[in-house]
Amino acid sequence: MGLGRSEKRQMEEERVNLEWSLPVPSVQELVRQGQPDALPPSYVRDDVAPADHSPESSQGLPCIDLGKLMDPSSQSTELHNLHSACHQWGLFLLVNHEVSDEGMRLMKENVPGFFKLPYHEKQKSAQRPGSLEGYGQAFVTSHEQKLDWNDMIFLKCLPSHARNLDMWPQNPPKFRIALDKYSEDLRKVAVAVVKYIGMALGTHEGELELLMKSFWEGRYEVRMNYYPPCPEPERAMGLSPHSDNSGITMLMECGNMPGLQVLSRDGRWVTVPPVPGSIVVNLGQIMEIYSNGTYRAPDHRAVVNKEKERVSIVTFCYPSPSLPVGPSPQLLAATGLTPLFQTLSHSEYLQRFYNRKLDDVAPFISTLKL
Ligand SMILES: O=C(O)CCC(=O)C(=O)O
Ligand SMILES: [Fe+2]
Repeated sequence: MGLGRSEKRQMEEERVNLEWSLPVPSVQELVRQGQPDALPPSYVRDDVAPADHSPESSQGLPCIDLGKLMDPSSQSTELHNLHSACHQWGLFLLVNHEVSDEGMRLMKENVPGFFKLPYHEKQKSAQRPGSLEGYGQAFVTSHEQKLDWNDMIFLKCLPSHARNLDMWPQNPPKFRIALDKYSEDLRKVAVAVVKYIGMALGTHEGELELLMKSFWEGRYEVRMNYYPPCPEPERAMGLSPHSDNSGITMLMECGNMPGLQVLSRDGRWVTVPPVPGSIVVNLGQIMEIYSNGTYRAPDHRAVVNKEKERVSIVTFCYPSPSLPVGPSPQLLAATGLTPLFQTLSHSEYLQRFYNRKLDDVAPFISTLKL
């Protein structure tokens, strides 16, 4: 016997922790079963400002060269650029980043390859009740909720003992090898990026080493997004506006279809263009807090288009759970600034994030302000 509407609602309200998601139809399947001419009502986003498909030019978006940060002769200039990128945008294109060509190539073949498989094959990795890991959707907590034009598979990659290999696809046959190699590569680059972000902020010696060590020992979780072509892209949203709860996030595009947009300080949505070989880095809330608000965890979103699917590979990089989430003690001591945010244990920070109210108008990070 099915549940009545009010019972369902009550059940949904009782399940406050957001580390789970209601199953929703695969958007890719909706499209495959016959491209609808109009958007199904649950995807019509009159709840958010319409997607602007002629957004501001991406001219001002910063590009950071990891090679220049590593080279003593160019380091101080590039650190200055990094500081202003993190302050102004909280997002930059990273070039010369040393994620191996092999790791990137394997992912660019195998992730789109996974989404091309028949639905029943992908369902072998379907999310299970009570978990966000696997093939499905995140943050759907009500049957009345508006939906994103997106399918995804989300997998924990590092530390390797955190992997739930039964959720890792065995098809395409090299999918697992690709994800293993890519996540190991990405961790090295993430630690380097975090080191230079720390230096740009003025962190040094013991604290800088602690920061690097905690990102080396931290969690790496990969969300692979598939955005099918959409019949009415200007009325839909690929991924609703949000900021990430990570330390930093690193995004790789699998093709040349733009979709990612970032909110500028003066409130404009700016398209982040796919640049072959580059990785998009955005700061997450842990780094905004660490920088005591000097750097931003920017709001961003994904828009969709009518012509072609888009695949993005997004790695959320978290410091070790042993590092408290709070403003940098060295930064506060050096600047004499008062802390803007509480310092919480990593587990309390996550608990508060997953128990936040999705319809709260205040951004989550503002609830951590002192
Ligand atoms: O696919 C994109 O461009 C955005 C993805 C993203 O922001 C996320 O997965 O958190
Ligand atoms: Fe994101």
